[in-house]
Amino acid sequence: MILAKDISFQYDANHQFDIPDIKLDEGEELLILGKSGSGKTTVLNILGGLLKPQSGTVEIGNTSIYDLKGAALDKYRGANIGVIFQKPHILSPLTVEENLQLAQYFSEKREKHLIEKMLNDLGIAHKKNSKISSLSEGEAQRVSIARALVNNPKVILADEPTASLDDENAAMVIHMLKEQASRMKSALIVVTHDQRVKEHISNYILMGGVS
Ligand SMILES: Nc1ncnc2c1ncn2[C@@H]1O[C@H](COP(=O)(O)OP(=O)(O)OP(=O)(O)O)[C@@H](O)[C@H]1O
Repeated sequence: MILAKDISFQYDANHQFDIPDIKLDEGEELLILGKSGSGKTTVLNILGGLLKPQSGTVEIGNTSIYDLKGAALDKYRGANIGVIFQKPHILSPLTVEENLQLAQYFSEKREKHLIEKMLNDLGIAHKKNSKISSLSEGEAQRVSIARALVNNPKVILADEPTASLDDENAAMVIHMLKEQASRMKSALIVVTHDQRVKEHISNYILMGGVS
């Protein structure tokens, strides 16, 4: 489902990363733990098709994603990779439903029933017509999760999804991600410094940091 092999990446001579090989089949989960600055977001961007490594391959499904270029990569990413960014990537002047429609538009999937299902599953169906700017932070985070998952991606990548949450809400968000990943048989990768997540995802690797 996702295979990252022999990846090496550097921003410059002072920021080089050792990135472990990763192999996850459908429905499997992985936690990537590391302290601030260890390169977690960098790895997530590499796995998500947003940052091309200097060497190595990332395969999702049977596609070597960095063999795709420009619009083809964008489309593949939109349809197959769901990224939950550390800072929500949702458009505040639009409604909840419009944000999800936009995610479908970019992937050319356009399956309206998936929007309804996702809003129901994440408990935000009653906010469908609300503008993002009127939501609480917790609600906005759910929309951000819904937006990442609305196309039933093969791989879900979440960057620090629990960072600013108390124990109860952190557990709820991880539970939500695990439940949706399991329902869609997606591979789930969470990158975080938050040791609490180990209680919920036992398969973990440690990021070593910049070498
Ligand atoms: N575009 C860039 N150019 C040069 N260095 C960068 C760039 N982006 C990130 N870095 C550096 O690479 C290192 C890792 O950054 P990254 O954001 O991947 O870490 P992180 O583990 O996600 O950190 P945090 O938990 O604080 O978000 C940091 O030292 C950062 O300053």
